[in-house]
Amino acid sequence: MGREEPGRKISPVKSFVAGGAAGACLLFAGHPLDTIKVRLQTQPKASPSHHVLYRGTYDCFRKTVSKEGFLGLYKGMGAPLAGVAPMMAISFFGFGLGKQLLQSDPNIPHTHSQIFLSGMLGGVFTTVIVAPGERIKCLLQVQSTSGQLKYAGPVDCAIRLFKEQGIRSVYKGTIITLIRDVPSNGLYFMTYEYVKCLLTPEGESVHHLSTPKIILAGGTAGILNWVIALPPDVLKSNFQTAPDGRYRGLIDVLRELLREEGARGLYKGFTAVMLRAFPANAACFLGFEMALKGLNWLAPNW
Ligand SMILES: CC(=O)O[C@H](CC(=O)[O-])C[N+](C)(C)C
Repeated sequence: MGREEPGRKISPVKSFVAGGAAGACLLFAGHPLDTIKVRLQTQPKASPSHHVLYRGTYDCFRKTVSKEGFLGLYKGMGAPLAGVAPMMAISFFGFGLGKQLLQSDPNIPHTHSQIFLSGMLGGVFTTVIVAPGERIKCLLQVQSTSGQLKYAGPVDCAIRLFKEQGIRSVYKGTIITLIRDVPSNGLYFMTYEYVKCLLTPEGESVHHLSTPKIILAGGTAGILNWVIALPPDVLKSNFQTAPDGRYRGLIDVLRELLREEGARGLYKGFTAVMLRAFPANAACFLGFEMALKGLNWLAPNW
């Protein structure tokens, strides 16, 4: 791939630490719109007897802030805070590891498919913590919409799920999380590296890219990631927040969604997702590159 510096390797440990910083940046920049997305995706459908609670992204934002204050948008952030930083750390680690495993000669730049496969490996690794993290996050995000405050917080939610139905309940939605995250992770990293190369002038190194160019590459990666991740994400949010026994499986969630809302239902929350995707992922990759610079300065020979 393009202008990768031959022979230059990033240590997986540095990728892991910088990935953690990236995750924290992603979360702070992106959580408010994530709350809106989940509320829009999971609100009860309109029926002849009642209207929908939120008419769209802005309506959901306005109602959430007026009812719960600005902090309402940061609801359910405890679980992702403990989850997103490690998740991104593992994701960047898996990506870095994949790149190392697939490259036999460090002087030959990676191909697009090697970058894509390495990104997918990151997606497989992260599911171990993303699946339960998403289950808890989604349950907490929707509980004030439903009016019942069943869980006091992420730890309480995890304990209750485990006590009531065991580890299977904590990991409910693992398959759909894999379906969402493995291909999208591949596309995510491939887009980031591709746009970075595209923006690197001939004869210069991709590692010395300016901040606006990193922002553009990271934001674009975030948008494309969500274009393919959103349909499985809608299914995941509905499946993970549904009362037990409501669906027989994922096909059942899909069938019901298509019957009630048509194919449009698969892109529910699109505006909130896309509004969040660019800044959150621009912040994520910028956080990664800055942390990596700091680590390289602190430990140049690692
Ligand atoms: C689907 C998802 O969680 O995407 C992550 C970025 C974001 O906007 O939250 C990135 N990743 C592909 C690493 C999971």
